[in-house]
Amino acid sequence: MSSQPYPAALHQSSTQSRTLISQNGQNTPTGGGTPNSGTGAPELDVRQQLLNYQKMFDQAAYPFINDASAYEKLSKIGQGTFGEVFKARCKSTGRMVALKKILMANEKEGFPITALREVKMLEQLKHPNIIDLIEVCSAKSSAPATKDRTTFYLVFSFCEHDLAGLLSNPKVRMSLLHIKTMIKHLITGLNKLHRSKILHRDMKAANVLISREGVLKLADFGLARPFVQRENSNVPRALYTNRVVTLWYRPPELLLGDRSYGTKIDVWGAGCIMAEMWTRQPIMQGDTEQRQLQLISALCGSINQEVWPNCVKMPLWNVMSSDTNTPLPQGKKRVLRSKLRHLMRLDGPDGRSQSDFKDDDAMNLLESLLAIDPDKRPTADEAEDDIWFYKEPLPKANVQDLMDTIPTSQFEYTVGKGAHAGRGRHHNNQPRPNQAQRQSNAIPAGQYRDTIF
Ligand SMILES: Nc1ncnc2c1ncn2[C@@H]1O[C@H](COP(=O)(O)OP(=O)(O)OP(=O)(O)O)[C@@H](O)[C@H]1O
Repeated sequence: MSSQPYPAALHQSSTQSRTLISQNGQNTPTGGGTPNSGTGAPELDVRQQLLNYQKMFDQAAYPFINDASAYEKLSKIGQGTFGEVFKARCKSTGRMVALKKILMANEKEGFPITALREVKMLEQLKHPNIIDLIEVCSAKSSAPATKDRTTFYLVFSFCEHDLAGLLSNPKVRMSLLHIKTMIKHLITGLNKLHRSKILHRDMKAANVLISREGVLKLADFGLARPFVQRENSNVPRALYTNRVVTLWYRPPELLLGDRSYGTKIDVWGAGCIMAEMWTRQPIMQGDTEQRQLQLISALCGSINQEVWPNCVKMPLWNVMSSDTNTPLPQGKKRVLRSKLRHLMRLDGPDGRSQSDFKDDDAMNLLESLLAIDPDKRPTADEAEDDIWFYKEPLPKANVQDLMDTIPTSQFEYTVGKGAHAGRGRHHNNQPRPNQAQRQSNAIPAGQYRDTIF
């Protein structure tokens, strides 16, 4: 974030920001009092009032926000759920940035609360393994239909690659050291997040970016939210929505309707990403919540009180365990280790593929991250200190040597098609095929199947 402060309006709720702007003596909505204000002023038609607010918002001056014209847009690199993302260059410094346009679906409400939340969290999260928010900037539209409308952009430092893209590119050959370094960065970034009392809630390979210098950055805080630590077990935790986390990376507690979840939901996601580093595609690709639970049971063993004593307390336990079509399978052994062991392929020191993966420490860490019982998963802090990271080869500060082997940016590579198309958040819980699947002749484009690896 730049040292320039944001205008006060951006630090307030939309209602507060309206008040602040009015107090400046500018942009006061015309037409009298608010509905039911009790001032005796004639009540405005609600629509008219919203239009007034819109006008006020559009006319507001944002003196501490840089104008987006400071950046030259180069290409569109992504279409996020909340708006487009462009690669751009800072005209004065030449620095490459990603401009994430804030979708103003509800412009009359002012700066969207979801974006405000993302900005506020990113302000706190200055860390080498977390995407760097440089500043927020604004632009006035010149298009006739939206003339003088204000558009806001989040300005991030630009990352050349995302992990999903790297993994789906067969030309990218990773050694154990590359993988260990990237997992270490991922867990270190997650630890910073959790120490800052923030849940990411959308851990997936597509939300993990890698800079040209080979440093991994946790990105996309669109679903992130602050959480309150439960100090005393008698005090109920706050309830959150469980409609979070892309289905393939969603842990059993969320699939079973938990609304008082904690940091362990992100730890499960880190486990899925860790396994994917070797399998090169998401390890459990269900198309419904029930199927996802079945795939988890098939790989990680049956979900029952023996492995997870509190599972029966989950809100959807009864519904899911007695579902007539797809009941939760019982009697399934945990085969994570044996299944993944021979699927994990690594480029050996001689450059040839080693099919049998023998790193028990890596397997032990993976096993713990993917524990069915969230209480048995390590915290990110514990995982960061795992013995695996203290054994040879020791993780490095970056994977610059790997980046140097990739001639073209993954973004440039996919430009025009919209980088990461199909790997974004799954709308309506419908997973889309990842790039590896789209490239496979076995699966027609636009289709997916339940898969377990
Ligand atoms: N700092 C960055 N550097 C390079 N590309 C980026 C950066 N930030 C975002 N992108 C690109 O823009 C895409 C969308 O960004 P982001 O994931 O933050 O938005 P979103 O609206 O939350 O998207 P989604 O719906 O995919 O979760 C990313 O998948 C990535 O391709």
